[in-house]
Amino acid sequence: MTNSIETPQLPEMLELWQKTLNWQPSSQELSQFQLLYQLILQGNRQLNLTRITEPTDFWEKHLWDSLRGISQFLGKTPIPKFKVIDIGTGAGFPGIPIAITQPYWRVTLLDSTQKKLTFLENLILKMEIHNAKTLTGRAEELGKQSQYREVYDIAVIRAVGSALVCAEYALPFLKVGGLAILYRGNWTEEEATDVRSTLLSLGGTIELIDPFTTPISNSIRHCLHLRKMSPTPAKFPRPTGITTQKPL
Ligand SMILES: C[S@@+](CC[C@H](N)C(=O)[O-])C[C@H]1O[C@@H](n2cnc3c(N)ncnc32)[C@H](O)[C@@H]1O
Repeated sequence: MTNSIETPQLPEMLELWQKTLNWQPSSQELSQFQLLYQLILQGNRQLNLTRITEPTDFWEKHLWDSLRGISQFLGKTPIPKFKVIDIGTGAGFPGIPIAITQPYWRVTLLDSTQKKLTFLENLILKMEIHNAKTLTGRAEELGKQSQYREVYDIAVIRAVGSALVCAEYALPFLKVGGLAILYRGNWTEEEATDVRSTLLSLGGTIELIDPFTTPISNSIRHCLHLRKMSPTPAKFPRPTGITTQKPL
């Protein structure tokens, strides 16, 4: 296995970014992506961080997918200075690619597993990423604490649970007017109906269901944009375990 992420070849890769996201990373961002890849491979030798390690897979399923979720903000001016939380960040996705490409955003990487966050703390130091920090704990508990509740502009959440569970985790962290971006795979109108009716009780609404396929393996994806319209009632998120065992 090569340790270079430069597959597809660099010019092709730049063309793919341009064609699919109407954006291209700078040479500095490309070097950061390369370093991120190497550090994840190294980390994977000790920790079970990710199964996605082949260069093309890494590019598509970690880098491209992470950034596809926030593509509306890539390269845009004026640059908003958002406070962002990545809930259940794992090995840092989508939060780390977001922090690299949005240096004016302040990104909090939340996970309940300390060893993953210790890895990410070292990675942030080695990569000199100054706009990201870690937060250890469960979303159900931290989302109730006043220093984290209703303070974020954007919450991103990928591969953490069902859409309803993700909504219950994400909405309490957001300011009124904030945006939750749920990274999903397949998506059906039945799920949308369930989420729509339940979201009202969390103070949110579905603003956009954004379907797309990934550019290399043509996998089906959906990003759900939930807008927070009113404060989330204090009883949410419900205690650890209840959220997943009894989805709203
Ligand atoms: C399957 S991994 C996904 C990691 C990353 N978001 C990605 O897409 O590659 C799920 C992560 O969410 C974390 N997690 C699950 N439930 C959580 C909760 N209630 N609060 C905080 N972290 C949670 C797990 O520790 C794990 O690292």
